[in-house]
Amino acid sequence: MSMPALATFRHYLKTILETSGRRLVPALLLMPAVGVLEGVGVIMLLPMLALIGLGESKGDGGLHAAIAAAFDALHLPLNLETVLIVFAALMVTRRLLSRWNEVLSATLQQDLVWALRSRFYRALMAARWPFFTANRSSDFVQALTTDMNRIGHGCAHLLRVTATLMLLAAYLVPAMLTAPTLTGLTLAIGALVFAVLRGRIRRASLDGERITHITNGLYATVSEHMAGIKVAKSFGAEARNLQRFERITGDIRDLLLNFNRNVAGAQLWFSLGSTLIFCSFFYVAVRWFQLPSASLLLLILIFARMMPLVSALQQQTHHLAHMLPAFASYRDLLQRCRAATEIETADGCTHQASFPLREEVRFVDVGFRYENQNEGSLEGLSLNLRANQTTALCGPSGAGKSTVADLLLGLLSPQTGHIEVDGRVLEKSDHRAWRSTIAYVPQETFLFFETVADNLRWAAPEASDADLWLALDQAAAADFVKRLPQGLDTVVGERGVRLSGGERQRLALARALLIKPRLLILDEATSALDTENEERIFAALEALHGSMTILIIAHRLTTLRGAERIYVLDGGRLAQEGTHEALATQPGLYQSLLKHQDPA
Ligand SMILES: Nc1ncnc2c1ncn2[C@@H]1O[C@H](COP(=O)(O)OP(=O)(O)OP(=O)(O)O)[C@@H](O)[C@H]1O
Repeated sequence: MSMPALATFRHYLKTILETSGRRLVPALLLMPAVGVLEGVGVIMLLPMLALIGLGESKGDGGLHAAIAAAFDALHLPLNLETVLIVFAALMVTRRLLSRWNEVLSATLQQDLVWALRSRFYRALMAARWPFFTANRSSDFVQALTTDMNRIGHGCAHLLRVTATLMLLAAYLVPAMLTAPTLTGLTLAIGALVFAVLRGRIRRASLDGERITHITNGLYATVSEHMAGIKVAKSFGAEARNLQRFERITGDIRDLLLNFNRNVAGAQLWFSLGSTLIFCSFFYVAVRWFQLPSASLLLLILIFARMMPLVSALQQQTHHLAHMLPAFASYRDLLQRCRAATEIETADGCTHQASFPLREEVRFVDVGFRYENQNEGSLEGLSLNLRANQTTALCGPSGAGKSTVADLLLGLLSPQTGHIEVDGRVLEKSDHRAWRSTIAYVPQETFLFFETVADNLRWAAPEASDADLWLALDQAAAADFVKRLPQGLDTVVGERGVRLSGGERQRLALARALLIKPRLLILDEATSALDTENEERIFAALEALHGSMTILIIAHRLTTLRGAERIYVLDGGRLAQEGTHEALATQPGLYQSLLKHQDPA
């Protein structure tokens, strides 16, 4: 094993130790117990053979005498019936222990998978927003599904390797006692065969790495294709998508075939080697050592049992080597997730009381630049959101409006300047508590493949039906929900695909209003609505005026008329501020944006 693979293996063992708790001890104790029972069972064959007149007790390393003494000590007669009963009892106990061990192993495997999944999802939920924009979500899905299955199977293989080694040791004891030199010689040749096959095990590990990499691509491709299937159909790009998909799945097929070919090749070499070892062993035992027939029969039986075990050991080692890259990739992603942690725990946060937002939110000289940008998205921005008033933000595309929303949400932090809430500087440690007072409605709505009611209650699980209808009413959504075949119990489809764009937006707004936020941010949240419905929503928001602080980001400037204050951004800087009436009459960016929208 290479150094990095060895380090990964060490971490893997450590993780199993951490997640298995006290269950690992009985699992580890059961394995030698099974081995001992198996070994004693095999030794019992000696008196059986002797009792039917096959061979004599000489040349068996004193095993026969030891068995006779044991029977004597237990006051058992050494006859065929008793020997068979003892043999059967040993084998039944061995099977029962094996079964218990298998259940324990499966439990250890599932505990490991559960713990790793939960550990990873916890870290993911606690990660900062920029981490999600910098990574592919399909990589997370892969880590939680395919990789995790491989990691779980790896645990099963590891336990099987341990059990197989114990069984092999159990067989070796009687073999060593019967014919030490011969057994030692056979072992040495067996080790040589394993050494020859080492290269193949390394190749299995490399295949495992490539599989991890290519399956990443498969997940990313499928999720991109599914997200853009409508556009792909409109472009007639189905065939191109299919081509890309088949290229990746073809690579996966080739890699897996390669892996299986590798395992089968190793098996072939192994069986050739073992046949050769067996023939040489038999020849040497008969011609050189002249072993008595009972001992020879016993040894043949032992080796006949050991061969499939060694073969299984070789296969299990292959699978283990193939799994390790999945664990390495999982660990790497987990570490990156943890490095991006914004909070200690992703568990529920209900600190609304810490930020009642009584006076205002102030941006003071705020500057922000994304990692891969040359110029800042925002520079020296100062603005003021008065509590219980409506503030609007507008400006050309790329002016920095959504960046302001992300800063306000605490998803990003200012690199220069700061944000104050009621005079208190908003620190990174405050972000979660502060966010719990906010409802954010983006342009792209996000709905689950659930009913209307489930989608609404996702934000407020305790809400009654009356609360849901009130929020729907405020969001001008009650009429269309009433018309749905099952009303609140209608399933909206994946990402709300069974609703129109405007209906989705109104549902998203209703969900935001349901939590009665102190601050409501609407980022192009009504862009998919017709004028009539948009006006109905703004009329409904007007009704909330005085009880909620609202920030509206919109391109359609007519929707901003009701705002107490409008900030106009241009190139990340504040270009103008004022009311709609004042800005509309002043020469400047706002007036020109207005003219472009309403040339009449
Ligand atoms: N995650 C990101 N990484 C790098 N640059 C980004 C990122 N998000 C936005 N930007 C850049 O920051 C600038 C401001 O973007 P922002 O989305 O805030 O503009 P906007 O005014 O909301 O635009 P629009 O009206 O088109 O939505 C743009 O130049 C954009 O390319």
